[in-house]
Amino acid sequence: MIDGSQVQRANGLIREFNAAGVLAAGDVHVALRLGRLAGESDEQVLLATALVVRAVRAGSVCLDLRRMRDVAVDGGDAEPDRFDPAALPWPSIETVLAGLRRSPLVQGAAAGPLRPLRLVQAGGTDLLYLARYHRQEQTVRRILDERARTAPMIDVAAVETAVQTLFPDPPPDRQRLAAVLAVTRWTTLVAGGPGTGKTHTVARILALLNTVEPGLRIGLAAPTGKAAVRLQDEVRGQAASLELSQQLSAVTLHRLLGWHRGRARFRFGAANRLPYDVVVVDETSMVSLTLMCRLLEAIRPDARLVLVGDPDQLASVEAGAVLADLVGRPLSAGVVASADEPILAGPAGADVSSSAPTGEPPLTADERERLRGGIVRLVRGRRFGGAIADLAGAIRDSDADRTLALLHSGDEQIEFVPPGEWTALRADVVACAGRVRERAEVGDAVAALRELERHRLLCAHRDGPFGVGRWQREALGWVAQAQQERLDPHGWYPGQPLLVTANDYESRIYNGDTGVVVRRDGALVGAFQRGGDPFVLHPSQLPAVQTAYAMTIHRSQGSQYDAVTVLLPSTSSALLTRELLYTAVTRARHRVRLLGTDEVVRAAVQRRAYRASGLRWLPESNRPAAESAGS
Ligand SMILES: Nc1ncnc2c1ncn2[C@@H]1O[C@H](COP(=O)(O)OP(=O)(O)OP(=O)(O)O)[C@@H](O)[C@H]1O
Repeated sequence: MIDGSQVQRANGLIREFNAAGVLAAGDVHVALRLGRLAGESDEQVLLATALVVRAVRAGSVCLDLRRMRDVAVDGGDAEPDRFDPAALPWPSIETVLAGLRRSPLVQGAAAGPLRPLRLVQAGGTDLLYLARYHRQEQTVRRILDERARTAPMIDVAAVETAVQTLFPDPPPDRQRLAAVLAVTRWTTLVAGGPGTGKTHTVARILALLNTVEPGLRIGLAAPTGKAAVRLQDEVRGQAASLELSQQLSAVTLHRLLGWHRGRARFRFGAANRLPYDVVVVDETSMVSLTLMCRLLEAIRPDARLVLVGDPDQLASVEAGAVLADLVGRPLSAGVVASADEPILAGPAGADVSSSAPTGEPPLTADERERLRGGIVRLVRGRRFGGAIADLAGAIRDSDADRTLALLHSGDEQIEFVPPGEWTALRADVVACAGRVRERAEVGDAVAALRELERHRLLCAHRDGPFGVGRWQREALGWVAQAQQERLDPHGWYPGQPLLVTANDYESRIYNGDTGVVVRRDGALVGAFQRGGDPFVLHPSQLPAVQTAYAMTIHRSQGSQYDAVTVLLPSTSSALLTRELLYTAVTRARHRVRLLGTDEVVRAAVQRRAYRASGLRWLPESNRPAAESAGS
C-alpha cells in the first residue's frame, strides 16, 4: 500500500513518481541510498531502482522492465481514479536499459563490493532484480534441478502392488499418479483446485511410503498455523484406516525450519539439514520465494519433498508466486528417466488416453510431459460438483462470457446481485448469527462452530466502501438489531465470531484461526476448531483477536464455508484479479453470492495478478546469449 508521504530530498523523475503516489517513501529512500553508496545519480536508473523495490513490495520477485508502466495505484477503493499512471513522464525502456547496463548498481562499484541489482534477459523480456531475490531464485532453480537429476532407489514390484491397493480406481487416476511420483522422485508437485482430493492423496502417499519403506521420518508443514492444523487433522482422520501413526503432527514452515523469536536465522539450513526423510508442504501457493529457498536449502538431497497446493489461488503476501511458477515452468533438460514409467502407465494394457468410467478425463500430452518433471494436477472435483465448480473453471480459464452466463443462469448454487442489493446478505448474516448464538448460549461449542461455517462474508479490501471495516460494522449493527441487544465488539458476548490476527504457539492459536465465544459453566470462553474436539480458551488467554462478521478473501484462503457472499470492489481496485475472484468463489461449498456488476466481473476475470519472476523461464544456463551484461 502506498504510504503517500513525499520524500523532500528526492529530485527529478523519482520525485515526480513519488508525488504521484506510484512510489512510496520507502521505495525512494532505498533507491537514493543505494545510488549514493554506488555513486549513481542517473535519474532513470534511480527510478528503475525504486520501481524494483516497489515491485517486490507488491509481490513480484523482480521488475519486468517491458511492463514497468503497468503500475496500479490502489487507494483501497477509497479513492478510485486517483491518478492516471500513463500521464507520468515514463522514460523509454531502451534508455533505462542502457543506463542500467553501465550503472555501478548493476556492474559493481570500483569503490567496494556493492552490486545490489541484477539485470537478466528471460522469456523475451528484461528483468531487474534486487540481488538478494536473484540469488534466492537461482538457489531454488539449482536445488530443484539437482534433485531432478537423480531418483530414489525403489522396488518397482512392491510399489506397484501397494499402489493397486491404495488406488483402486482405473487409470488415468491422477491421485494415483501423484502417489507414484511422490515415491519415485525426490520432488513432486501436486496441484489441484479445492476438493480435488489433495489431502486425501497426501494421506495415501504417506501410507504408500510407509508400506514400501517403513520407518521413514515424516515432516508435515504448511505456511500458516491454520493450514497446518487442518492438514494434521485431516491426515490423522485417515491414519487409522491407512495404518499410519496417529502421532503425525503438522507445523508451520517457520517452525519446521526452526524459527525462534529474536533469532535472525532459522536453525535448519544448508549447514544443518532437516532430519526428515519425507517433507510434505500443504497450501504451497502461500509460500514466498524466500521461504521456499530456505526450505530447499534445509532439505537433504536424499529426502523426498512433496509440494501440494492450488496454483490458481492468490499467492503469498510476500514476494513470489513460486507454486504457480514451478507448475508452469518448462522442464529442465536434466530430468532423470525414472523407474516409475511402467507404474505411471498403469497396469499392462491400461488406456490412459481415454476417460475413465469414473469421469476422470484423459491425460493430455502436456500432462504426460509434466509427469516426467514430477508435476501432476488433480482435476476431478470430489467435493462440490455442479455450478460452483463450473464457475471456478470458467474464471480459471479466463472465460468472461462463460463466467457471466453461469452467474446469470439462475442456478440455485449461484446468486449474482447488484452492489447495493444486500437484503439477502443481511438475512443470511442475521440468520447465521442467530443460530450461532443459540448454540453458544447453551455451551455447545461444536454446534456453534459448525453454524459459524454456514455463511461467510468476504471482501477484497480491508478499508473503503467495499472493505471489511465498513461491512463488519454494518453486519454487527444488523445482528445487534435482530438480537435486540447492544453488542460490544471489544468486549465478549456469546455467539461472537472471532478472528485471530497473530500466532501464539503457546496457546496453539494461529493467525487466521476463526472461533466463537460460547458460554460454559456460567463463564464465557473462546472455542476454536481442532479435529473433533474444539479447543477452548479463556478470553484473557487469547492473543490478538477481532470480532469478525466479515473477513478479507486473502484471509479466507485455506477455509471453506457452506455459503459465501463476496463483495466485489470497483474496477479501479488493483486487487480485482482473476486469482481473487477464483479464491473467493472456491471458498463456497454449496452456495455463492456475488455482489457486483458484469463490468466488474469481466474486469476481474480478464486481469491476472501479475507477479514478475524469472523462475517460470528456462534456466539462464540454457540460454547462453540471454544474460545481459553485469548479471
Ligand atoms: N479417491 C477418493 N475416493 C473417495 N473420496 C475421495 C477421494 N479423493 C477425495 N475424496 C473425498 O473428497 C473430499 C475432498 O477431498 P480433499 O479434502 O482431500 O480435497 P482437497 O483438494 O484437499 O481440498 P481443499 O483444497 O479444500 O483442502 C474429501 O471428503 C475426501 O475424503
